[in-house]
Amino acid sequence: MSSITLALSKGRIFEETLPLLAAAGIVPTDNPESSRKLIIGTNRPDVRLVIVRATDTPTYVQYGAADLGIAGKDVLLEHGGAGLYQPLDLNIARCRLCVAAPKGFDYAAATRPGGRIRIATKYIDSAKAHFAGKGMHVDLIKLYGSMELAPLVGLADAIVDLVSTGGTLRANNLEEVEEIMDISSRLIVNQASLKLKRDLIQPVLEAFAGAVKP
Ligand SMILES: Nc1ncnc2c1ncn2[C@@H]1O[C@H](COP(=O)(O)OP(=O)(O)OP(=O)(O)O)[C@@H](O)[C@H]1O
Ligand SMILES: O=P(O)(O)OC[C@H]1O[C@H](OP(=O)(O)OP(=O)(O)O)[C@H](O)[C@@H]1O
Repeated sequence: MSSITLALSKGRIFEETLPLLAAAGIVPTDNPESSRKLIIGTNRPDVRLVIVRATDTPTYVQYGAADLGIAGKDVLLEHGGAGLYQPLDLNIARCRLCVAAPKGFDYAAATRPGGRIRIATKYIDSAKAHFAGKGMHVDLIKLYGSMELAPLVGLADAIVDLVSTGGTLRANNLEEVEEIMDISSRLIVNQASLKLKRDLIQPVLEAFAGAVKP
């Protein structure tokens, strides 16, 4: 019997994915938040879930280790999207990619032609593209989390990071100085799987599409 594997990350994406899965008649048999299992069955014998790091989701789907996955646009931009079909914006895990700096930092002066700015971020490619679009060269420092700390301890002048409520920026005396783009999570599908397992994948696509909230 043919089957499909769906790659999901814990946390925000998993929570917001449960109603979409339910719409496709898929109910996980374990909760990844409380279980240490990385392969989780569902009520359907032909559907299983694999629990991966958010940044690894496109890689599992690209190589066909998972047929489908759900990944943030932020993660997809850094991955590049090779081998992935991206049929649907699921409109979940919504936030925005921004430049943020300590309150009072003169961002306009730092980003004038000839200016120089040091940016800490997990999103090197997106940050590079953003500043290149403004005709600027910036010094980029790669971090893997807690970007907000970098300007507070002199590692960088500013950060490029995700902002949702703005609570993390406020708690650290930072402010948004420029929005780069809106972010939400997308359904991603392995291109070969879509051809070979269309009978199983197409109904999931349609159910997700019908359950997306505007
Ligand atoms: N504050 C936020 N509000 C809404 N969505 C967010 C927020 N932060 C991140 N996201 C979205 O949720 C996705 C997963 O975020 P999550 O915090 O679960 O993983 P992560 O810890 O950033 O990733 P990793 O574990 O791979 O480093 C991100 O790729 C992004 O698209
Ligand atoms: O505007 P807010 O609602 O405060 O959300 C923004 C925070 O959420 C994300 O971090 P996450 O919680 O994923 O932790 P991380 O720094 O480990 O990625 C992001 O990197 C910000 O730090």
